[in-house]
Amino acid sequence: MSAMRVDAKVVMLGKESVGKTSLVERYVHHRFLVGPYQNTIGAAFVAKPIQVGEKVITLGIWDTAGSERYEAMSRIYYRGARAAIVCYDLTDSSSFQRAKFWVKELQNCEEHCRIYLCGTKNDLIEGDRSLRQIDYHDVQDFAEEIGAQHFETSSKSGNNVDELFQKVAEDYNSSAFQYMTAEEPGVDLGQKKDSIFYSCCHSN
Ligand SMILES: Nc1nc2c(ncn2[C@@H]2O[C@H](COP(=O)(O)OP(=O)(O)OP(=O)(O)O)[C@@H](O)[C@H]2O)c(=O)[nH]1
Repeated sequence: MSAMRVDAKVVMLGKESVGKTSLVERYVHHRFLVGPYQNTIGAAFVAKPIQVGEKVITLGIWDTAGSERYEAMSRIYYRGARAAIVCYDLTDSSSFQRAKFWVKELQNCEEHCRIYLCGTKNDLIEGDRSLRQIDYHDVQDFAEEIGAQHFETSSKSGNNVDELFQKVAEDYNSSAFQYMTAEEPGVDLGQKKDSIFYSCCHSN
């Protein structure tokens, strides 16, 4: 059994119910789970290898719980992250305020962490434009101000989900982004090379 090495730690952050788990599910398992919403408790982890040019980059993705009850725990999960996907629900303006909170945290505590702003549930907007509560251009301006990338996605349709994670991996691979200090080696998971390890905690 060969070891799987995680090249880049990626953390999913955002208010509860914005769709963090659904994004990871769509990207890793190509599915959208229907049924009653189950909130994440603590965090869940998945390792996902991605082809970038000639290389394979393995992202170690931490899906954190959005509930403010778990805020202190989420801070543990973003430590040492190379990328943070900060999610907000396009139909919920308060979720964007929460996204700004996480951006501030990351700017203060994780200067090497790249930020990806992700507006979720785009399918709902496509179905009814009046549901949009967060203007695309306002977020784009904010993204430029903080040096972040900006995506709008739908885990239901799959729209832009692969593109988001691909961009994270490509940025990691780019010379400006890829550095691994001696103190921060990649993590050997002791898993089969093509295997995925997902520890998931949900409650009803
Ligand atoms: N229509 C639509 N619904 C979505 C989408 N993504 C997530 N949802 C729904 O939004 C609810 C919350 O999704 P989750 O992925 O569990 O949200 P979360 O951010 O992981 O929530 P926490 O674990 O509480 O932090 C679920 O009912 C999902 O089905 C999407 O792209 N489109």
